[in-house]
Amino acid sequence: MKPDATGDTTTFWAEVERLTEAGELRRLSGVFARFVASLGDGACARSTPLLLASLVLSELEGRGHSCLMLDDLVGDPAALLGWADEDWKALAKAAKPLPRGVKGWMSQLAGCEQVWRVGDLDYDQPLVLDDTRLYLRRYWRDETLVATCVRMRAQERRDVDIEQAHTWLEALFGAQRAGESPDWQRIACAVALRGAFAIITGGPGTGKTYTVARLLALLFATAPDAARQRIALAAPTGKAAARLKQSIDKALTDLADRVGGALPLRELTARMGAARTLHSLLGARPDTRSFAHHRGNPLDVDVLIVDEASMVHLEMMASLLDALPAGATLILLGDKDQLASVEAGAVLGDLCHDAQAGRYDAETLAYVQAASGETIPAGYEGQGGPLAQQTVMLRHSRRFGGPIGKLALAVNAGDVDGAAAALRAPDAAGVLRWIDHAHQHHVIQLANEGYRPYLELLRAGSGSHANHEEWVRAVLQRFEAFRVLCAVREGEWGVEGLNEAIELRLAHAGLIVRSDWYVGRPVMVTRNDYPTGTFNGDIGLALPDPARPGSLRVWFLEGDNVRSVLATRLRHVETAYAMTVHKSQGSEFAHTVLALPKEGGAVLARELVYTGITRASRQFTLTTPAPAVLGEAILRRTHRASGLRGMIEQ
Ligand SMILES: Nc1ncnc2c1ncn2[C@@H]1O[C@H](COP(=O)(O)OP(=O)(O)OP(=O)(O)O)[C@@H](O)[C@H]1O
Repeated sequence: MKPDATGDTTTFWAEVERLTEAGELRRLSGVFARFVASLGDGACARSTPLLLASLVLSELEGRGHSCLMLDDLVGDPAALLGWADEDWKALAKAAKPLPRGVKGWMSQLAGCEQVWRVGDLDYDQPLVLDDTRLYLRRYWRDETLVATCVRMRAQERRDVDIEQAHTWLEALFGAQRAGESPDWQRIACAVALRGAFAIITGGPGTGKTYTVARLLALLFATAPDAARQRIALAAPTGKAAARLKQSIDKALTDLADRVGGALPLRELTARMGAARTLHSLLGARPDTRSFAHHRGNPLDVDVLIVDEASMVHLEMMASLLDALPAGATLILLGDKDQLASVEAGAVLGDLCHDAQAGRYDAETLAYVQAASGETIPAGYEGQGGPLAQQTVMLRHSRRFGGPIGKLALAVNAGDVDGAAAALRAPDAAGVLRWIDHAHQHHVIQLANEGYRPYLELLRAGSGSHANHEEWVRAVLQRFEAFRVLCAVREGEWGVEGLNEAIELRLAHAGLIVRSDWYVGRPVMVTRNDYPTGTFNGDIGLALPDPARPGSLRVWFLEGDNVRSVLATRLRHVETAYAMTVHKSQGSEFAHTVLALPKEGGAVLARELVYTGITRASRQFTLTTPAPAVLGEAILRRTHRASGLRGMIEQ
């Protein structure tokens, strides 16, 4: 069907302008739709269905979706955009005539020269129609690449000497079975051993790092060319990478004591090298989206472990898989229930669709039984695809059994009453606190108490420690013990409002002296900057430069190491007493305060609350302007449209 050539688009653009002014649309979405129109001839340029679909697609991209599902557009478009019904009706009226039903939309869009329908002649159109999903070409390409690589790698099988695997698993985990039955950690190791790809998912403290350290030892013990295996560790942020390396080193050292001389594990630890950010591993090129490593110049690795995989966005996952050499093994670790990446895609969530249910087939059941001695219970049997067979969920938390764990579980299960009861449980006093009718001053007071220890150590000066670096490390560690997390950026409950108010209060208490750069200012890097080696999300403290009295350096804590950059060299930073939950992923604070706003729209969702809670290791405080805010957030799920799962199962 050819687009309607008679359409007058004036009313449509006027309505787009009104919605943009009202804050319902980002300006970029209108600009993008105009750009798409400009690429067509007369009829295609005036096809209001195409304009409307481009507008909505761009808007959704800004909210993390990788495509527009035409079913959603036809079903409940106002809900899709989080708009009032009247706003959608006004826009749809201005865009008339619109096609009816999904089939009508498909044929209308396929008739536009700006759209490539998969299977038709491809001449690099900017939009792609794949079945009932409309994509920006870049996202379609990334999703296709991720789906193809994951499917292929998940199907690949290595030869496993079952007896040898069984013996080593007993040696690494101990003949005694822990309380958990079955032992999903052993199962994860067995499953990863037989393939080129595996996902180990689980909540905080379920032993993902503990397990992967044993997996590395198992690979080391069973690979014929173990001494030549190149192992790389990576994570989306510098901090998460340092934490991964630290935990794996510790686990391997403990393990070395257990297995004694049977395996040269210290040699393995020494050979692994530092964990790196994904950007640095792939060889990011400043000011471009491309990397030094890609299929033409693959990474030099045999085994790659990527932690905090929930933070990896679609484009990064595509780049990573593209750069992975054939024959290498990729292990993804992460918590599937955490917030998805800031950028488009919810890759780990999509890949872990079957993790909870298992859906292991007969071949997997038999293999796991033989290699690990573990029997997968009947409830986890099924006919899952290749990816389900290579995915294992760890279900027993060793660190989060107490009140924080109970609260996280209730939130994750969507149990509003359970979450409220957990927060108010008498035995949770001192660990959990809920200020349910909070005002901003409550959060400011908590920050004043929470940040005081590091500011006091700062005031005591470096003379209180053996040397300047020791002191810097101690100050950073105290700063890392407390954090205020927000759901939104703007307003009194947002990062901006709270940072300003906390800074004022600390200055008033005489703990800091405010200026552009001041001693003790916590900052977050907001853009990757290669010359200084600082990455989006890195958090540091401005402290005196021992070599240059009067000047400040920003110090970053990475594991037990500290590194610093001259403060004036950091151009893209913001104050970080309060930060978004998104940016807090991969970090843990002894006391975490989660400040929820009255109205946060779609952002205020279950995944956000769960991620905020699980950042707390010892104490968690929730503040809500009204009690109902918590329940509303727990009941709202984050949904990101993507075709990844469908493509993998094809
Ligand atoms: N099978 C086990 N036996 C004994 N201790 C264990 C076992 N599994 C995990 N642990 C311990 O539980 C703690 C949490 O494990 P680990 O750090 O591996 O969890 P994680 O899932 O990686 O956590 P996070 O998501 O916070 O990174 C560690 O102290 C670890 O040594």
